[in-house]
Order: sequence, then structure tokens, then C-alpha cells
Amino acid sequence: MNPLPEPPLFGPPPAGYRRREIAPGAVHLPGWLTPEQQRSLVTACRGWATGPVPIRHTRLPRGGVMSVQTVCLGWHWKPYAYTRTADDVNGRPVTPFPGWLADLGRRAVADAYQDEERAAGYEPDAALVNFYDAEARLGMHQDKDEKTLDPVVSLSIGDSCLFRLGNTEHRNRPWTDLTLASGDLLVFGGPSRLAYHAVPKIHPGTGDPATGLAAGRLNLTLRVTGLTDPGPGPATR
Ligand SMILES: O=C(O)CCC(=O)C(=O)O
Ligand SMILES: [Fe+2]
Repeated sequence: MNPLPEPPLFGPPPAGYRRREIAPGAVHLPGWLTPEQQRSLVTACRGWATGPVPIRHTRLPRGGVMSVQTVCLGWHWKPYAYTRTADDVNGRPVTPFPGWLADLGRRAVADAYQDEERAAGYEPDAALVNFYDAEARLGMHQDKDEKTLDPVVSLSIGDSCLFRLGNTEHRNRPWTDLTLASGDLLVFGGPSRLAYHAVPKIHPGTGDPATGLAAGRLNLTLRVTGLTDPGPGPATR
């Protein structure tokens, strides 16, 4: 089932949206998602959160549990690999990656880089949908479990957060702090694709309940895994 209205809801972004290059290859477009798109995405995320693989706090291999809650589309991310089934949750196949979300990702790349050709070749096949309550945090990390260096498209809805974009070498300074608010798009690719990044703080009460999210923050990151399913194997008779 496709819980989202089809285009024209996913038409052009609000007129006069701004672009700001945070670092080479990292572009922030505040308010890129219209209020309608934000509402539609919240509705879609509610559906995905119920399963077949329910949203959960990811367990880390060393025993920790992430404060962020995550549900995946296309490929299931379990630290630190992608699989088609959620073997650390309930073993069920991951929710398919919807075509309309890939279309939205291509529009995001087009607008961030002002490059239609680059956007046309962008084929995201995995998304991590993260929910942050007021206390949730995400530590400095790289998105490096993908086999390609295609850009990551990040969409934020609900409460604002402090987002920290670091360097590609290590978790420490230099970094750039910015606020990601509801409707913001951030694309990080090119020289920033493997930059460390973090969400050190959520700003509770800053979201507009009209999005359908009364509290907390949603973030979707679209990625190109570069993975393919294993074939059926040698024919048997
Ligand atoms: O919530 C965010 O803005 C970033 C999420 C993130 O870095 C991730 O899911 O890998
Ligand atoms: Fe990340």
C-alpha cells in the first residue's frame, strides 16, 4: 500500500528556497519540504513504524542500545551491515523502498547540486527512518556501510536539532554546527560523503504539531547501498 498521496503533492519545493554550502559537497536547503509533504511523510513513517519490521532501538554489537529509534526501508541496517531481513528484530523482510521516495531523492539531489544529470542517475535503495525523542542523541559517526559514494539525502521533520558536520578524518574538530529544522533538506556527497556527523541535541517543543508529529524529530536518510541480492544460485535438478 502506498500511504502517500501521489504527485502533485510532491511537486516543486516552496518558491525561493535557499541553498547553503556547509562544506564542499554538503548542501543545506532550509524548508525544502512543503508543509503538505511533511505531513505526508509523517503519515508514511507512522505506517512503516508498525512493521512488518517495527521501529526499535538498535542494539550495538558491544551491548549498547541506541537512544534513537529506527526503521529501515529497502535494506535493513543492523550495525554494521545491510540485509534484506531484520535478523536482529523479528527476521521479517524489510519494507520495500517506495518509488516515490526515490523520486523525491532525485529532486533533492537536483536542487542541492543544481545538476539534473547527476540527479537522474541517483537511485537510492535504502532509507533509515530515525525518530528522536527529547533526550535522544546520535554520536559522531560516518555513514560507511554503503558500497558506493553516492550522496546521502537527509530530510528532517518535527523538532529542530543541533546537527554537527565534522571532517572526514576523525571525530574531533574542525566541525560545523547547524540547526536542522522541520522541512530541511541536507545532502552530503562528494568530498563530504564520508564526513563524520552527529545529532548532539534535540530542541524539544520547536516542531509544529500541524506536521502530525506532536513531539520529537523524524529524520530520513536515503542512501545508495550498491548491494544486489544474491542470485538463486546454481540450478538444481
Ligand atoms: O538525524 C540526522 O539528522 C542524521 C541521521 C544519521 O546520521 C544516520 O541515520 O546515519
Ligand atoms: Fe549518519
